[in-house]
Amino acid sequence: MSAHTIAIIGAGSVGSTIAHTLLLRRVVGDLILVDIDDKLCRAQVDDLSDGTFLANVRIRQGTLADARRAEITIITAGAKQRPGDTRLDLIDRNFKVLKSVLDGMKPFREDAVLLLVANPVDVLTAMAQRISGLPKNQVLGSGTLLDSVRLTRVLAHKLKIADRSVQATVIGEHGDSQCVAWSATTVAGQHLSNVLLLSPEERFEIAELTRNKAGAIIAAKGFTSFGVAAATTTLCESIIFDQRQVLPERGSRDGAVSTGGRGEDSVGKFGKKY
Ligand SMILES: NC(=O)C1=CN([C@@H]2O[C@H](COP(=O)(O)OP(=O)(O)OC[C@H]3O[C@@H](n4cnc5c(N)ncnc54)[C@H](O)[C@@H]3O)[C@@H](O)[C@H]2O)C=CC1
Ligand SMILES: CC(=O)C(=O)O
Repeated sequence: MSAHTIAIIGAGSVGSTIAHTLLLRRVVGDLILVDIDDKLCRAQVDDLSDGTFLANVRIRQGTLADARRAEITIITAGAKQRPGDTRLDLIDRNFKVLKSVLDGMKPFREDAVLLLVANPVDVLTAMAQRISGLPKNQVLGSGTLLDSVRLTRVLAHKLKIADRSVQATVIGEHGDSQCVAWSATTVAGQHLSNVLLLSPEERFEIAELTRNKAGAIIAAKGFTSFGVAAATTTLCESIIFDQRQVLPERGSRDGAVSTGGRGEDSVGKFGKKY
């Protein structure tokens, strides 16, 4: 059983799916869920606890003060987009939620890691870095990791190969201004252009599919949760198991983070350590 403690603030669709994914992947031993909706939170804990026999995880409802004890606090609390909304439309509402969550958690443990997921995630990550007073490299956002996964899937599908044989990154905002790093896209070590010739129109179409995937899912089912849960779990695994992966992220100036090497400046100019 993992001895690690993770708190999730916001036990709605995204928070509960992250909890379930963390549980299944055995990343965490002690999981704390916090939500202003007391009844919902209790029900999510009860429902999730029916699955804990798979992984021997302790899961409980907590307060912001309990979350303070966690090594990683994942923040999903806040409004979600309605069909047609952009992520940036959420800024006013979700900034207020973020501020109240961070104020309620203070003082932070010195080595606390905050992992932002609520949207607009990049803006909220930058705000959390300022408001929390924690070192910047301890306040991360899921950034464009999910977009990069979506892009990778589109390319792998076109090439009829496994996702993990494609290395593709979306940079910039987890939002409408995102951008595909075509020049850095490789397939098993080969530059993409050596294995798949794409016209500018085809590139545009792939970038649009990637950019618009969330909106299409939200229009049909009201929210997205599985992809972001997998991305967030990947970040937590990397941090907890010191995997030293370099992943797309938007909390850092460089747009990339190494999730390992705590206490050792091992990352260099492309990432940051914590
Ligand atoms: N970064 C990413 O890739 C993704 C981000 N998101 C974002 O995640 C956020 C959550 O989405 P959902 O879970 O679908 O929404 P949801 O409405 O299902 O859940 C949000 C939860 O936050 C709670 N909450 C609100 N204010 C709170 C506070 N002050 N303290 C504690 N809890 C509070 C609500 O009671 C609710 O249960 C949204 O902003 C959404 O846009 C969603 C998918 C992907
Ligand atoms: C909702 C959202 O941000 C996403 O699925 O990308």
